[in-house]
Amino acid sequence: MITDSKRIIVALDYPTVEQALFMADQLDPARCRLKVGKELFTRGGPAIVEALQNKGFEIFLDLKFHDIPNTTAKAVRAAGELGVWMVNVHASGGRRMMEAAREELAQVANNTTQLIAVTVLTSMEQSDLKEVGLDIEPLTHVKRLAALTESCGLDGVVCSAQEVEPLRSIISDNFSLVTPGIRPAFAAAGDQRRIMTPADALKSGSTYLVIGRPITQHEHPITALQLIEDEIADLV
Ligand SMILES: O=C(O)c1cc(=O)[nH]c(=O)n1[C@@H]1O[C@H](COP(=O)(O)O)[C@@H](O)[C@H]1O
Repeated sequence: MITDSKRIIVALDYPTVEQALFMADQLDPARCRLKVGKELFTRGGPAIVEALQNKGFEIFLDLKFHDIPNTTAKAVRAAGELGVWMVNVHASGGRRMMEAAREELAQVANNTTQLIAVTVLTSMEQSDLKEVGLDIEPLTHVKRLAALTESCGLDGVVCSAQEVEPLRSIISDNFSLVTPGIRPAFAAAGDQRRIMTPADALKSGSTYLVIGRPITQHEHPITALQLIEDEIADLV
């Protein structure tokens, strides 16, 4: 079982580097990690990752690579060389892609970067899957992709907190279950579909909670973070 007191990963989904750095300056690297995703990385590139690392933060580089094995593996290696704490690919890229990524990351000297795979995006529900040709419940597909990811030797998956309990029975205790789609009672669901509150997610066994807009779009982001920390205080 992974025991880590820093369970919150704040998604710094901002349109400018300045806004992201302003938010980071209000946060404490001892209390949370930061996620740099497609929007911020496309604006700020590796420099924004390094700037946040220089402030003491561990970074989850969420670029959800999904490409042919060689391209994905080389991109994952670049993330490893940036020294990020975690990087992700899409599990639907398949076994050869995930194994190539894991093997390439292992070539990075003194690598500590964790490699995880996205199962089914938390914004998707059964009707969305049906439209893309998967006439099954999200949970069925999440289970299949999580088992595949573990058998490829990766460190964990991204899934909804709703799937954590059923997943734990088929994957090992030290496999990380990273859960976005976290919505405290005070926050709107927005485009997320498979959601859960912070406390329920941790009670279910989520390893890490990825939380963006409930904090970053709140009128008082630090108050929102504090409310979430209070909600999960007895659970970490
Ligand atoms: O890989 C991710 O981080 C991710 C996977 C997923 O299935 N769902 C999901 O929401 N995310 C990311 O998690 C963050 C959630 O943000 P909020 O919905 O604002 O809390 C966003 O940055 C998403 O890109």
